[in-house]
Amino acid sequence: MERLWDSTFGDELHAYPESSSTGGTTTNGLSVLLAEPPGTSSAARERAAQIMFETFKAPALCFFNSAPLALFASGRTRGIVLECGAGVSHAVPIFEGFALAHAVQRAERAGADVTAALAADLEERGIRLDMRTSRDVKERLCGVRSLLETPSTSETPDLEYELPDGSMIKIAGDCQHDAPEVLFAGGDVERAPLPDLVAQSIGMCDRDLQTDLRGAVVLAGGTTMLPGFCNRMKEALVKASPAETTVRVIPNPSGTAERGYNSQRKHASWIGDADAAVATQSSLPPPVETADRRQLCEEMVQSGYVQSYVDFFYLTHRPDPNVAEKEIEVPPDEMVFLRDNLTRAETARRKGETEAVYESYSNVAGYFQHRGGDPKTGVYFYEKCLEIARLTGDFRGEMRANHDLGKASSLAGDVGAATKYHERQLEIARGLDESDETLEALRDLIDAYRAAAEEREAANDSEGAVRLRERCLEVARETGDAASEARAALALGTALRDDASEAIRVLELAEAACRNLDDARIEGKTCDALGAAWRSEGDDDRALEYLDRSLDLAVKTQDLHAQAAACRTLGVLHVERGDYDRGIDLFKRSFDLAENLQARGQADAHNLVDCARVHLRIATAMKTDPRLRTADDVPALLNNGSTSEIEEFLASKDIIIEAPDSSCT
Ligand SMILES: Nc1ncnc2c1ncn2[C@@H]1O[C@H](COP(=O)(O)OP(=O)(O)OP(=O)(O)O)[C@@H](O)[C@H]1O
Repeated sequence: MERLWDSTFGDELHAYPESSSTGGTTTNGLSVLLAEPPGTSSAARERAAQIMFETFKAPALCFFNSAPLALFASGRTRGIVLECGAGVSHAVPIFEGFALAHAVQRAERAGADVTAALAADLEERGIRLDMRTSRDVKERLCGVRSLLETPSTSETPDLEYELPDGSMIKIAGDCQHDAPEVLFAGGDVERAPLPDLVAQSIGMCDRDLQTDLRGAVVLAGGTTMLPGFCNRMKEALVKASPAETTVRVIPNPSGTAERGYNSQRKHASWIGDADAAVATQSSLPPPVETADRRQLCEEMVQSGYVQSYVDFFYLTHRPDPNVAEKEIEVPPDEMVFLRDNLTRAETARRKGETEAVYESYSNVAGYFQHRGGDPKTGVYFYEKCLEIARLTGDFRGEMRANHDLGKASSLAGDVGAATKYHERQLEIARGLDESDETLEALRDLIDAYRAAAEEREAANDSEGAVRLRERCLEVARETGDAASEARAALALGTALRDDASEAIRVLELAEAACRNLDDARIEGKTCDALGAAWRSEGDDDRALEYLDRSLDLAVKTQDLHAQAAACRTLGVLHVERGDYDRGIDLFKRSFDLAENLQARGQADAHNLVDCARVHLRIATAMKTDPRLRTADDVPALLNNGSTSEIEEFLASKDIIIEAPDSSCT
């Protein structure tokens, strides 16, 4: 191969890199675009790259899969290419420029087999030819039978062929058509008949895509130049396809529609290659400060970026989601940003560079998600990334797209969709057996379940919330992270308001997880929740134990809010147990803390102050007025009564008692 390239650069292109005799410097060679057959090994690619860079001093090198290039040459980006050259044949399904690697089929059956079959046939008839001459006979005289013909019905005349020495030989009619049959006859798995190769490959693709693939079966490679080849492929594929499906073979065996391609298919991938190289080299005009929509749209259409133009036009001509009856205003630099990314994605798609397409679309998605304040459009572009990854069987890409879609959906307020995307992300990460990615997916899923549970809680669907909190705990456990587990168990325990014993079981798990942590804040909240749960179970001693611990931990973390809340809960408990002095002390403390928070400008401090004030009043009233101690509604008021309800209650009992601390009046 190196010799061939040497001759190409030196003899044909006269572009051999030259070493200067004086300075030891070398002039650069040409940038190279290499078309490679499907399934080329990375070792072969590395070797080619080494030769190109080291021997031919290529400043840039790009590898292209030859099948998509052949498809481009026929003017399409979606279809299935049957490449049949000298030694091997491939069926390669392609979606929007991407070869669908999982469905590529290969057979060790191609032009050289036809040549060998012809040589053997002629030898049996007493004509012995070398392979080179046999190949020439094949290319000039052979053809493929229609399925409607048989050797006995075909009436092909014998033809004459002039050998290099000038003598003439006669090639019988049946001999001209028998040899190409090796391409269509049954064989083992490695040597499947060519129509079967195409049918199998189509069958391995997504059902939604199969109709499109049958509608564009593009033939490429020298062997497909055999007369009758296209017709036979079409007949065999129609036979193998479900009834009523349209099969279109390109070039069209009977029509004139694909005439340009018909004469080019021997060099189809070279032609596609040349188109792609020109597209890659031609760049759009540089960004313009004063770019306007119309100018950018025109430039895109003129440069052949039709899909980019369609997307760009939509994105820059939409109604503003925030202002009624007004079109969205996109600043010039952002229009240039959109144009650049859309056109880059389109170029990369033509070249089959999944990563680059993904990157450009996710740039656009990220722009809408974060800067544009329009996460729904972000979701639209991430979905494009997901589609590409799925169709190319790129699991890593699919995992990343699900991650991005989960984040964008949650920003767009669709927590249900976010949960589904992150669940799929986790499924793929597990399938790939990637520990870092699995951990990331687990964490994403924890966030998603938490957000979904909060949404359910806001809608008063406590059962739904509990189910989501349970899943959150399961996933948190899998992370092996004690903090995540403690937080998830705490949230579930708190959500299990209607089932105190189950809440205690779960909260004790949180407590156990807290022991491995040095996080007094979570531990304090867990103790607070356990105190409340034990109270519901009627075990006030244990409740007191946990609530005291919760207050100590709130003091330790200097969390004034938590201290005020703990003092109030403890105060209520002590008052209920008849210890009014202790209760009053705790309500006073709660009141002072709330005032302190109010002085610091904390948002809800005003309510805390009011709440502490009425609790203090009712406790003081109960201490001095025995009538209140037996009133049925007092416990409920103490525990859940709003400030105004308690005020109303005190007024109804004609109790106007000054709070012991003047600051509380
Ligand atoms: N007009 C023709 N009619 C029939 N066969 C032809 C014709 N032109 C070329 N071929 C055959 O096509 C084959 C070469 O095709 P092509 O150049 O596409 O293959 P290649 O890329 O060299 O091979 P491979 O893909 O197996 O590496 C040879 O077997 C040749 O005999």
